[in-house]
Amino acid sequence: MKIALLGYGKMGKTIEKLALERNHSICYKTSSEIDVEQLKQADVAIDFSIPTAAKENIITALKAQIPVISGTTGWLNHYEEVVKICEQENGTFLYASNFSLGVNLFFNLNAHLAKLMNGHKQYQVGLEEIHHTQKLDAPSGTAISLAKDIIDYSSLKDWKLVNENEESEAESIPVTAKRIENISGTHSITYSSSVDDIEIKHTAHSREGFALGAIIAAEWIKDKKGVFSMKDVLNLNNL
Ligand SMILES: NC(=O)c1ccc[n+]([C@@H]2O[C@H](COP(=O)([O-])OP(=O)(O)OC[C@H]3O[C@@H](n4cnc5c(N)ncnc54)[C@H](O)[C@@H]3O)[C@@H](O)[C@H]2O)c1
Ligand SMILES: O=C(O)C1=N[C@H](C(=O)O)CCC1
Repeated sequence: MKIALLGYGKMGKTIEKLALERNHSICYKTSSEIDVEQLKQADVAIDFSIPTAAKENIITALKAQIPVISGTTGWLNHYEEVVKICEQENGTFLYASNFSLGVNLFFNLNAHLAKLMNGHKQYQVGLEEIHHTQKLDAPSGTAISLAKDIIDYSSLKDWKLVNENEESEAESIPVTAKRIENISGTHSITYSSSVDDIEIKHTAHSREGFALGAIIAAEWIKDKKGVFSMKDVLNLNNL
């Protein structure tokens, strides 16, 4: 498979390394404006760029009729617009806030736990994410996905980014974001009562899990049409 990398930073480079090991080739890579003629050589484009560039990169790939995967976070207020363009172009698009298998299993665990805890009002839920200091967005895309799943399975109405130990509003999930050197990505959800805590946690040890998931998604999506998620790729829809 010929892959175009839209964004050649930490993730682009990790994807390149693993893609070559899986006998794919990188036919184009850019960290700025896309050369459409070069992009058109690809079987699939993988966007890991920056929040302000992702939307345009994805739309450019869709208009060039190249299936596109995006892992960039912090641009999701434009998600519906991109879905519409994908449909108009009869294109192929997949977004995931987190491509790792472990986090996608963790998403299911989080949803099951939220369902279980619904109605046990003595427990206060809280979400914490920790990432490296170069991260541009907060909270992480993964934390937002986790919070949305809790909202779907509980009576809570929204989430709010708060400082550690800050009082949270009723009906809102407090989300704390910490930035520490060299942390690839840690997410934990805690339900606290006056007598105990229940906590689930995912810790990424490197970027390789994200990169491998993105390549598996690219292999899966290459000849499909439509808008997909990692639940489709990993067959996790009916769990
Ligand atoms: N979904 C996931 O599993 C997952 C995993 C890791 C990171 N991420 C997200 O992916 C994104 C990239 O992460 P990273 O760690 O590689 O960041 P990074 O800063 O190392 O790399 C981003 C690269 O994009 C380049 N860039 C700037 N403007 C661009 C443009 N117009 N087109 C293409 N590239 C452009 C930058 O120069 C940089 O090289 C972030 O939003 C991050 O949150 C998602
Ligand atoms: O390193 C990052 O940046 C990461 N971003 C994603 C997010 O925002 O959830 C996934 C984890 C790593």
